[in-house]
Amino acid sequence: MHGIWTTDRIRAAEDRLLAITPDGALMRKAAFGVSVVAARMLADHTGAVAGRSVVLLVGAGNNGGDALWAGAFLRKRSAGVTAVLLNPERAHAEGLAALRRAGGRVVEAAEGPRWIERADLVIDGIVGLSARGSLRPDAAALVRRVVAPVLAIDLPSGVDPDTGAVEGDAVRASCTVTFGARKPVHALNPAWCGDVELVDIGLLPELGDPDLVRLDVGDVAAAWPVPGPDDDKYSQGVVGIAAGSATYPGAAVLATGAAALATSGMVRYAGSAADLVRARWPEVIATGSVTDAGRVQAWVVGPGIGTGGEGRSTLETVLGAGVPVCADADATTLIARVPEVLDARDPGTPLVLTPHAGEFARLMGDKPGADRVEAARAAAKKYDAVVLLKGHCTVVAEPGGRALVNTPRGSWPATAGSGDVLSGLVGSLLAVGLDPWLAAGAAAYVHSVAGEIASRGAPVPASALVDAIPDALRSVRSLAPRDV
Ligand SMILES: NC(=O)C1=CN([C@@H]2O[C@H](COP(=O)(O)OP(=O)(O)OC[C@H]3O[C@@H](n4cnc5c(N)ncnc54)[C@H](O)[C@@H]3O)[C@@H](O)[C@H]2O)[C@@H](O)CC1
Ligand SMILES: Nc1ncnc2c1ncn2[C@@H]1O[C@H](COP(=O)(O)OP(=O)(O)O)[C@@H](O)[C@H]1O
Ligand SMILES: [K+]
Repeated sequence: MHGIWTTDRIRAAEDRLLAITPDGALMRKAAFGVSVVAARMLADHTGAVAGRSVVLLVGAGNNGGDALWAGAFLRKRSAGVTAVLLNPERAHAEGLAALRRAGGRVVEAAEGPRWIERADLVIDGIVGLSARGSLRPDAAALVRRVVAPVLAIDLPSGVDPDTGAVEGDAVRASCTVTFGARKPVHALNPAWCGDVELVDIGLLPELGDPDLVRLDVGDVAAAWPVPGPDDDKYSQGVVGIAAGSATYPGAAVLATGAAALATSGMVRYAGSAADLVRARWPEVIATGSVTDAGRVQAWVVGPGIGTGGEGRSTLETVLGAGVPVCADADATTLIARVPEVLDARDPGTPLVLTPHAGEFARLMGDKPGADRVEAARAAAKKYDAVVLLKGHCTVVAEPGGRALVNTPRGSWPATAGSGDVLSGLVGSLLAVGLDPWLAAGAAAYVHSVAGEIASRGAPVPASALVDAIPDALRSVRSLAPRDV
């Protein structure tokens, strides 16, 4: 698991570390890391470092100090370096002196555009951890002139460090170099950060438990069930899928297919699309209704069931079955509109809710807003459930506050029916008895790997995502650090 810490926590840890470190040492270490990545980017994009033109956008704080020191290190590799000072009186004094000693050029903002436009690489040292709000107009005007790749220091300026939200002008980086530990912005807004590189400045021992985590491939591989010699079709958990209706039979086929491919246990289907499901997935035991579906160890309920009386009674039956439930799509809408359906929930029954932003607004009375992690936590608390908030970055939170984020690999899964596939994956993992929070996180991970494999750079329908599940699992298992 990769830990992620909020800026308050990072700042407190940095203060402790600063107290036991010689003056300026941390910044030079951080800036040296920036210069190494900058040199690599220059070499990759232009074939050389010496003689290439680097522009530093330098703000008033230590982020600007990092940029100035990184510029000084790049001068030692014979790059041409120009610092554009947004606030000359408050520019980091030692950094400025170091850059000048190394032969760097220093200009004020008014002179900036002509250097920025001709740069081979722009380094964003406008603002870092202390960023508040989007870029101010003077900084935004300079950033608009950039054509070269941008290397952001700590985070792309103008993007909120703790939520990743972009609410106005901001830097869009090809690469971000951060220090000590990842901050929420790096997991929640990969599109604006670009590739994220972590430079170790010895902060880890000063940090306690992370505020947020990202599962890595090893976590997912270790969590995913693998049958052993003593297993049979029942021992790995039977998942029931209550999905589909006359209007939306496809949702049933997608969710059931995902479940059939996720684990090697058994899948039952209950609903009006039984014939269609059987035709596509002959191994699934399909019946017309949840009341005569037989025993399962977890239910998925909701995709395409509709929000009428029949859907409601299906949901209530499933919630009263005493096994973990993944409530998706129409089930989330029903829960929002008719909260009494939750009275049918057996006390202690684990519940996973998987809303997209619109369903979330129904459940909570408002859209998730800029802070999606807090939004998911609030919903988890309100419904005493694990909440998987879908979107480009999926957030999974549980009532106690534990939260993870799944950073996607591209946006191709933003296609109709893709959520039905995810619900089938979640259900299979609930049926094997996995911790619901981990089940939701691992399912989101494999869902995005399947999206990447299925699309290979082109749009694909959700059924192709289902077909890619075996390759996604093979890939996860082969990339895991040890054979799990
Ligand atoms: N504390 C340390 O020892 C270390 C700090 N480091 C760097 O220090 C940074 C934090 O430095 P600071 O706390 O001095 O603050 P910043 O450099 O993040 O910000 C300083 C100033 O930027 C301005 N600002 C705020 N929001 C803005 C916006 N939206 N648009 C334009 N300007 C804005 C404000 O005037 C603020 O005072 C980190 O991000 C990191 O880059 C690194 O050198 C590692 C070591
Ligand atoms: N921009 C995006 N990038 C990556 N994944 C996305 C994006 N938008 C949506 N997704 C994922 O695609 C799925 C869409 O689910 P959902 O909105 O329920 O669609 P549907 O109801 O059509 O099945 C979710 O897993 C979500 O996280
Ligand atoms: K920055």
